[in-house]
This record gives sequence, structure tokens and C-alpha cells, in this order.
Amino acid sequence: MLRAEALSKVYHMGEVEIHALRGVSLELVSGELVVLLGASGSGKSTLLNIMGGLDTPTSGQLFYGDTALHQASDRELTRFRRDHVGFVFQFYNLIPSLTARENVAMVTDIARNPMRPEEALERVGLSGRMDHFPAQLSGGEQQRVAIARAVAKRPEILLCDEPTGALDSNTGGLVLDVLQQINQELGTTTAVITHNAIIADMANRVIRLSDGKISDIHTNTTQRPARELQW
Ligand SMILES: Nc1ncnc2c1ncn2[C@@H]1O[C@H](COP(=O)(O)OP(=O)(O)OP(=O)(O)O)[C@@H](O)[C@H]1O
Repeated sequence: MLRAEALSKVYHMGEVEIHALRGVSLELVSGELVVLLGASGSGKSTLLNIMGGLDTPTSGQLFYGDTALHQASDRELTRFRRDHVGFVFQFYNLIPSLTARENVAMVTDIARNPMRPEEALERVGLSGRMDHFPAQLSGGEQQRVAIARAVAKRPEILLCDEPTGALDSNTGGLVLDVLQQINQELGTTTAVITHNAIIADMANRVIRLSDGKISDIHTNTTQRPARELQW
């Protein structure tokens, strides 16, 4: 579904060059759940942002099917993101003055073939919280609203950057369980960034990043149910 070849990313900070990615090649296969594992600073967010069309590589190639995203204009990248990619971040980025339902409707109002906000919220187990404002929801519930918002437009790809980074183990397990269910039920190709090696057990494949390079790719023979994960 997504194919990256020899991606590099160099940030310039005054005189200093930071090589965040140094020749990363990988594929995301349709329908799989991948965990991207690596220490802080290894380049995980940079890679995810490039794969999702939020950022562009300094060199290398990125294809979505036959579309060359490394050559795409800002406008084309915006369209790619809008039509095909859902994002989930560590901090939920919900609009405080809107209810859970209204936060999701922000996306479904402008998407091409969305599910109803109610269906999206049901999928993440929040049927009973639709008219709550973010401040009336726990961290895990807010993250599940953010997931509902990301999947309501039925994206082909769901990219999650440390989705459990601000949550405790039990609440984090629930959030990961929702991501695993969405991957299995809707077939959404999913990548989850984490520095927590335990989370790798829920994936089909685990890609390790170290110092801007892939150091290992591993296929799990069995996928552990996310709700069983404890850390
Ligand atoms: N906008 C930027 N400008 C300059 N340097 C950056 C920028 N974004 C990231 N970097 C640097 O690139 C490297 C990789 O950062 P990145 O955020 O991709 O790592 P990460 O693995 O996601 O880390 P973390 O788990 O701490 O979020 C780091 O050294 C970081 O300081």
C-alpha cells in the first residue's frame, strides 16, 4: 500500500545538520498492523510524518500505489492525507468546546464516504459518551474519540504516534484494543509508533528503528490481543 525507498531526512539547525532518517526502505502491506519500535530520537515520528504526507523526505522515494508522494505538491499531499490517511497522536487534539459527537462530525461533514459519527463512536466503545465534552472524558476516552475521528472517514491507512504515551497500562491496553479491532474489522492498514517493546506483541510485523535506520524487521507468528498487554 505504501512503499518507501531509501528515505532520508536532514534537518538544519543553524550550522548543525541532524540526520533523522538515513536510508529507510519499507513497505506497509494492505491490511497489516505494524508496530514501529525505537528509542527516543531514533526517527519514528519523522518516518510516520513522511509516510502520512505531513512532511517530505530530503531524498528517497515514497509511493502510495502508483502515486509518487516524494514528488507531490503541497496540494496533492493535502488531498492524499484527506482522502486516505487517519492520524492519531499522543495528545488527543480534540476541540474543547465541541462534544465527542461534534468532534467526529468535524471530519464526517467533509469526508467523501464517511460513517456516521455515532457509528464511529460505537466502534471505539463510546456510545454512552457521545454528548460529553473532552473535559468530561478520561484520557483514554479522549483518545478513543480521537481514534473515532480518525477512522470515521474510512481511511485506508491509520498512523498512530505514541497513542498510549500519556496513558497508564490498563487504559492504554483498551486504546490499543480498539486500534487492533479496527484493523481487523475494517481492514485499515495501521502503523503504531511506540518506544514500549511490550506493545510489539499486538502487531503482525515489528519494525525497529535505531539512529535513523531500520535495524530489524520481525514477523510475529501470533498476534497477541492488545487487551492482554501489561506494562
Ligand atoms: N523539526 C525538527 N527540526 C530539527 N530537528 C528535528 C526536527 N524533528 C525532529 N528532529 C530531530 O530528528 C531526530 C529524530 O526525531 P524524531 O522525532 O523522528 O524521533 P522519535 O524516534 O520519534 O523520538 P521520540 O520517541 O522522542 O518522539 C531527533 O534527533 C530530533 O531531535
